[in-house]
Amino acid sequence: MTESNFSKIPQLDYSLVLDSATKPQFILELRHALMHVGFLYLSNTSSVVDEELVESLKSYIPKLFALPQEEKDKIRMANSPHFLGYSRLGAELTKGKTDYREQFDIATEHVSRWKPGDPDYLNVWGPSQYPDEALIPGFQHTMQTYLSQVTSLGTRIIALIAEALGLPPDGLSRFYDTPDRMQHRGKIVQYPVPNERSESDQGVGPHYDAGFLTILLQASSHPGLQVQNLSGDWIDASPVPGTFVINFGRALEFVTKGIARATSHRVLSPPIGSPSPRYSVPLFHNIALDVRVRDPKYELEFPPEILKLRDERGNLSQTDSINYSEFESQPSGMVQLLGRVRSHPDVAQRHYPVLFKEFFPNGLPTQGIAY
Ligand SMILES: O=C(O)CCC(=O)C(=O)O
Ligand SMILES: [Fe+2]
Repeated sequence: MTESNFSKIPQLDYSLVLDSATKPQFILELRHALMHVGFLYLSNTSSVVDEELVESLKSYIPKLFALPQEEKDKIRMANSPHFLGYSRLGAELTKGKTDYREQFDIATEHVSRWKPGDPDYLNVWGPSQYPDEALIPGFQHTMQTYLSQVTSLGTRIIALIAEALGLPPDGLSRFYDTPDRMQHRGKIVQYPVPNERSESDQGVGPHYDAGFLTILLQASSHPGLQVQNLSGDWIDASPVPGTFVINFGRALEFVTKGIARATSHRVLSPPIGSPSPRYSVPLFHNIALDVRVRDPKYELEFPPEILKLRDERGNLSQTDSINYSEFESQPSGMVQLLGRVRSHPDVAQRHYPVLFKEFFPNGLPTQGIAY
């Protein structure tokens, strides 16, 4: 129990996996992070994600948010049945409070394969919207390249997670389609500096991520990201230069029978008086849309020694977050779609009118519910 009550986020050196002599050490550290923390910093990833590309992306972000409001509104999410595009400041709530952030949802390249008659959830994947190239030359290419490299880092991490859980490296591959049929969803987020009149300092409220894996770039030097341990204390996950933050979501926790943990986290706005906003770029590494994690064909068999480690650790008490119980009955795509409908009612009203009515019988609310 004490091991699970972490006071610090572990840092793992990705270059250890490149040498068979040091890889076992990495796998052991990954197992510890999976079972006891749910979060880690990953350093030395330049064999997969180009460092200059990351710096270039970071330098675009302030320019992206500084675009004229009308240019940002031209690519607003309401245009997109795929829930990709721009969301204005304060459009969402978490646990009943406004999340003080502004964001662009941008995903890896994908052509929608939905056609009339198909389930709605196949339509959550499709093309992104980018601002006018002339206003921010090179941004689109940089972002696309970034998303594709980080996705490939994610795919490698999934194989390492399988090994850390005592499975063969392809032990989790049944949750994925071929790469051309997959889409992974990123966001570029700005957390503005509140002023004395702001009602809250909530960047985003406490929540779990839903899927398997999130790979987060903290794109400015602000602290603010915090992770909750079992005592309920919020542990800082401040930016460490040259690293990504990796965390595990509810779907991974579910399919690993609770061996891996999803951990509650939140973001505090920069303190009043900070000279600049906080920026971050999460990438949610998705599983295939039609996976139903309850279906026996997705049941994983873990070696007894891994299950024993889980049992010795004990059950983890619930922390201060909402749950994703829908995973137990719905295909993964539907879980995504329902989450998106709640977060972005204006998009749902326009593109998914039936679901919209079910969720919002009293009409369009002024804000969505992020988590
Ligand atoms: O911005 C961050 O650092 C984390 C954001 C986050 O947790 C999320 O969007 O799920
Ligand atoms: Fe999150």
